[in-house]
Amino acid sequence: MEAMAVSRGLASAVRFDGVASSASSCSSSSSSSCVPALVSYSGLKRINAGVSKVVRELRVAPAGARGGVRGLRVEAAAVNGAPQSFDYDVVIIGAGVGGHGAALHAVEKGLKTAIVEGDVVGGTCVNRGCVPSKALLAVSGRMRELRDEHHLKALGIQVAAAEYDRQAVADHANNLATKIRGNLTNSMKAIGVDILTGVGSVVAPQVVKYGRIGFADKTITARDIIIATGSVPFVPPGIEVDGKTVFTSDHALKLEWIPEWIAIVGSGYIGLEFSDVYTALGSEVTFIEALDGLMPGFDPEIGKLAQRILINPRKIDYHVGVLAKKITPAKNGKPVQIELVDTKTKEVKETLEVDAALIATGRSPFTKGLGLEKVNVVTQRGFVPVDERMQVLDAEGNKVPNLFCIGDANGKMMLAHAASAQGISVIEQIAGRDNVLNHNSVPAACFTHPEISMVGLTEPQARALAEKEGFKVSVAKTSFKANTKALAENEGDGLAKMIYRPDTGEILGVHILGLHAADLIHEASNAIAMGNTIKDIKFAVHAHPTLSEVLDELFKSAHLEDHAVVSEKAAEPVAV
Ligand SMILES: Cc1cc2nc3c(=O)[nH]c(=O)nc-3n(C[C@H](O)[C@H](O)[C@H](O)COP(=O)(O)OP(=O)(O)OC[C@H]3O[C@@H](n4cnc5c(N)ncnc54)[C@H](O)[C@@H]3O)c2cc1C
Ligand SMILES: NC(=O)c1ccc[n+]([C@@H]2O[C@H](COP(=O)([O-])OP(=O)(O)OC[C@H]3O[C@@H](n4cnc5c(N)ncnc54)[C@H](O)[C@@H]3O)[C@@H](O)[C@H]2O)c1
Repeated sequence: MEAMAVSRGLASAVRFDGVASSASSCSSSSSSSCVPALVSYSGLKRINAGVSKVVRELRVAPAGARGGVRGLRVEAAAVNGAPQSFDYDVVIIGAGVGGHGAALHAVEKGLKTAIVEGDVVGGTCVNRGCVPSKALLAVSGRMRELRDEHHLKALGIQVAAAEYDRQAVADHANNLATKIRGNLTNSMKAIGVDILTGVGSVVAPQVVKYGRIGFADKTITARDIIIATGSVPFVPPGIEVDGKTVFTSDHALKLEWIPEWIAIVGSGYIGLEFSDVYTALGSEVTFIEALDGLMPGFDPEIGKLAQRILINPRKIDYHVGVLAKKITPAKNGKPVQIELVDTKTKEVKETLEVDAALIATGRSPFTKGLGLEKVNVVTQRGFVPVDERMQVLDAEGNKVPNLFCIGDANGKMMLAHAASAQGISVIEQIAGRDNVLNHNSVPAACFTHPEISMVGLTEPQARALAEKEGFKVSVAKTSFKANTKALAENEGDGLAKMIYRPDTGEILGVHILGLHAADLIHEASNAIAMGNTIKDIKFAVHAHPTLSEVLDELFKSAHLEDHAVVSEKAAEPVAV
């Protein structure tokens, strides 16, 4: 442990006595399931048993040194004016999903933990992101199905015309956010995380100030500080947001009205998911995309298929290769005006007039006012620079001792579960176990109907890497049309695609478009995370008839060279 402390350049020497035993006492079955990083929305009850056990332990734990709980002793040395003893082992600035995941895991590891939140617990994901958007998408899915006469007829079903109540749909999204926010808050309170209200900033190494903006008057010290302050919508210059007719996802999620015609600027995740919602609720959509094709972030083959399934049959048109240069909200009886310019030449192409415009052009890190200059850290376009262990780097590229940054604020991967996984990885390190998150194994999903999911590299990325490193790349594909369950559901549209190395059997990337793609991707992402090769998993048995057989077929259809390896773990004999 001490070697670890030295190698990380800690200002304090920390000894862990019995932390491992306190962690393993957390739950009878598995310590990781004792306090999950991101409380599953429906599964809070399941973890309560584990949580209350930890609470009991915390209540009887001797206070020990300030900041010490459950066998943790802090022997701090004053270095560079850093405090000699600490109020907390870990202070997290920002109670979004990243901060929440880190806080739960910190307590599981026996660390005295506080989380500072300047707004409401849950951050973007719970209040203005994943959670309310998935509530709207749930309505979108049902409306689509109930209004798809052709589909229902094929199943032998007849229904009267389906209608929706806009306010009730909006309430569903808002109520869900409130419920999940409560769950997250309770899950932290229950295990003894101190939730401190106010805007936090780093005022010196291992010192955080917090309070009302401009009046931050409370100071706390922590052996380790984690910045988890997230992001806000990025609005390009020239676009005037009034929150009524020109708005970002923050406003759109409130569903205050359904425009007849809405322009969606940007065809990334947010643009695509909202196009699914708006077209299901009756709007016509016009995409404006700066790059040469729609959905430029996806594997091109999946993007093409997505265009065939999610764009062309719907009331959606698009302008690609154009920037929304200037957008003026509707006023004085005039509609929203959008000036389009050619992305390359910057020549004005045309002006669109629409009822509303949703700006979905990416997100900016929320890192202003964090006081990072006090520890010699210079942000890059607002993002906090970190190494592969999420340790913050200073202006000279050196690690800043005891300072980490996770989630959207570091810009490595702007996804809720990535933020949470980074938080867990940091806590593992703080608790004395080295840990590097393999971002290539982190899945992503777009919750359209049908869904799109992916993990690892796209085909062009894999081919570029193969050329650089000199290995061969193969591609396997399976169709949902060959899957009994998908056909039974009359949902045969879809494709799964795997990019792999035929010489080693290594999975480089998997992309799925089809029914429940967001759930199906985990077999592939877990295989990558575990370092399993295709040989390890191609004989795994899948229940019939299930959608998971789409991936079963995919793994089986890979053509491997004779010497393709089985990973060491999988080669061990298994007792049956
Ligand atoms: C419309 C939309 C839909 C999305 N859907 C998905 C999805 O389906 N799946 C997915 O994986 N991701 C999704 N995302 C992305 C996801 O929401 C983010 O990646 C995730 O919220 C990042 O978590 P975070 O903890 O880094 O930051 P955030 O969730 O942004 O939380 C940061 C918190 O820090 C607080 N804070 C900031 N500065 C300070 C300060 N100085 N002091 C104290 N507190 C501070 C903020 O108030 C906030 O509560 C979506 C995003 C949007 C906008
Ligand atoms: N299901 C999910 O996991 C989910 C859902 C929503 C959001 N998110 C996260 O939120 C983040 C933000 O999403 P997003 O969709 O806003 O960003 P994005 O980066 O996914 O897409 C932004 C798109 O806007 C285009 N663009 C930028 N400026 C433009 C301009 N002036 N005119 C026209 N087009 C322009 C870009 O070329 C790009 O295609 C993403 O990083 C994503 O990870 C995830």
